[in-house]
Amino acid sequence: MEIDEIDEIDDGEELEHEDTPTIPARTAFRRFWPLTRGLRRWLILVWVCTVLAALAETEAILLFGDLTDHALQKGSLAAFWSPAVKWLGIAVVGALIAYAGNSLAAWATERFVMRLREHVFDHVQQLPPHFFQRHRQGDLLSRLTSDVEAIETMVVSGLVGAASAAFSALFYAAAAFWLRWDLAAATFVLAPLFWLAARRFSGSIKDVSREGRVADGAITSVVEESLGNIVLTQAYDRRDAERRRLSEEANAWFRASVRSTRLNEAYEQLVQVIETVCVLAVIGIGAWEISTGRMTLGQLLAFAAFLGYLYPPVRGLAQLGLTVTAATAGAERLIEILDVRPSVTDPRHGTAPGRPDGTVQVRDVSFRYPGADRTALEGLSFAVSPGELVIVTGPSGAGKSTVSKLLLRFYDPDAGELLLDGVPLRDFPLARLREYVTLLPQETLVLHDTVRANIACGRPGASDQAIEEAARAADAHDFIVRLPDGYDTRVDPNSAWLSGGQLQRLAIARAILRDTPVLVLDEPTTGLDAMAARRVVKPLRRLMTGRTTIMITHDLNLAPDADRILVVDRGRIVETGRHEELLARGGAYARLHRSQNNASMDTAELRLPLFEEEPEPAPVYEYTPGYQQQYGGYDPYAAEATSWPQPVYEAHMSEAHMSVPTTLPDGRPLFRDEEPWPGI
Ligand SMILES: Nc1ncnc2c1ncn2[C@@H]1O[C@H](COP(=O)(O)OP(=O)(O)OP(=O)(O)O)[C@@H](O)[C@H]1O
Repeated sequence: MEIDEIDEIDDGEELEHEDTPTIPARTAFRRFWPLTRGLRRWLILVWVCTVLAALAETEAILLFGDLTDHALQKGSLAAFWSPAVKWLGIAVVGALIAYAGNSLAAWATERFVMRLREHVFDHVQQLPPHFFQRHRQGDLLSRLTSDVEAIETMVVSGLVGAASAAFSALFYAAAAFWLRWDLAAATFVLAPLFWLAARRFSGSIKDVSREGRVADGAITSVVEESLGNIVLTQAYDRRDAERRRLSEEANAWFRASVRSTRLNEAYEQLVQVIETVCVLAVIGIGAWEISTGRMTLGQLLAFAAFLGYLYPPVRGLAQLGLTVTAATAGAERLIEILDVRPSVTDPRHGTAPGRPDGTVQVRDVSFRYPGADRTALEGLSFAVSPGELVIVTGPSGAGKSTVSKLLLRFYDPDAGELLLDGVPLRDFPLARLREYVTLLPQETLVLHDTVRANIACGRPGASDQAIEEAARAADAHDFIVRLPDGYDTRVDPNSAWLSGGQLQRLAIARAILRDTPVLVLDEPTTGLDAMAARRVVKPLRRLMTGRTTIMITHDLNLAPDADRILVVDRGRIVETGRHEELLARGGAYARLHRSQNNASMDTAELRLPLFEEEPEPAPVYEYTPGYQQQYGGYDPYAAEATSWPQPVYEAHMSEAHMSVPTTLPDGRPLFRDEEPWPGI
């Protein structure tokens, strides 16, 4: 079976840990066995080392019997040297072989863990957005970490351990029979007791292990969610509630852990008792045999030693059964994830046309999210020509963001088709499609890396100069150079270094660098205050110039610039036209527009001409009644803007000469990112 085949799936879409399906250990083992490809010859070598080490041990035991009979019982030093030297030689060789075998086993098992983790991680990365919305991240984390390790116990260590233990058990048993078959037969009558004990415990150990793994995932989830919401926790004094949430999950884990230890301990002690019975039986029978002269003391000691060596592998086999059973609980959780299908796949024979011009067509598209009750989009059709700006707006839940998910092919529509330059999106290899369409998502996504790397992730391998140019075009260069290490400052998603507006400009720089013919902007100004929103407008315009842009937004400030506005409601287009036409029509759009209570003010501000305005000195802050007069039109970036070919917004020239203060009356800068970095 090929590695990829372990992804063959039923339609198991949902992943609810409460009802994780139960899978027999054999099925779980078969599922992951293909991942040992390339490692199997090393596993065989590990097994050979174990066998050789067992042979060395056996020889040592026989030498011990020899020493007892000839050197110790007779008190002869001469009889000591030869077996002693042999024993030492065998011990050294055995130790080297055991060392090599164990090191190789560690290497092979860790390779397996790495391979399995990469495999699962790779699979998870292809899963559709709703998978991540519906499942707790902490639980996924725990599946990717501890459950992955559990499978290693089952597949690699379990297999090698079982093979080695089985060989050792057989070998020592054979040696015991060879030494004294009658004594061996008498003691082996008791061997099924080990098996019965293991069988008695295995079911409970699997149950408790499953509970422990679920609780482990839940604890990681609570910690992760709580730390992610730390501001809410602190501001609303939710510490007690969060502690209670953690303690509920921790209690479940505590109970499972204690029960698991108790079960394992009870099993261990039971096995000890069985072993003692076996040893006493050997000593009893041995004493009788010696008294009748049919056995020497050396033979009895050697026999007892064989039994001493025989029990660990027999016990190990039984214990291994329990470990594998417990690990199966982890395998079940991982298989559950692997059984979730990616919602889209690469076409078998994908077309790979050159860079498209950017004509986007959406033809009669309907779509329902997997598991959702109602359709998110219903018979949606529109087209965007190269370089056009189309705004998709509408009430919350109307289906706007769903359009962006279909354009990026996170999902394929249930009916209808989306086309880029006349080619259905399904025919593009995914990676190629996403080279042509850039998404600027609602939330600003920041990598835990330097500012430079964050911009460069738009185009890996971009030169420093290209990165800086993109940052300048996004009006981000100035605040970046004021960061402690400039472009090398490390940022992360919760970075205190950057404001929302700055993060958004970083995202715009990334998109500029990516330079794709089609842009999908999902609420680019959401979450930004009026000032910050205003400052991303120009970078956005630079980004949009010459590209097909589909902007999904509630914010109608840019609506007058749009070539077309689509008003979507309940998954359908209810109105379409230009801003003025739609306003004049007095329908859904006009109502939406009116509902934005500050729309007229911001519209005026946002539609500043970009490079017709004169660069003005920063005006002195002075109170003038009316917001419009205060924040009219001064553009501190005008000088830079001139280097960017931008459309001229003639109709709004009159607003260009209104001024926006950038300093407070005492001379301090008004905007946070105009503040020099402390210490510079
Ligand atoms: N993962 C999902 N599973 C099921 N239904 C979903 C999922 N995501 C969205 N929906 C539903 O699909 C419909 C459209 O959602 P969408 O996110 O496209 O709306 P929207 O117009 O972008 O809303 P908003 O403006 O609030 O972002 C909504 O009814 C929503 O509840």
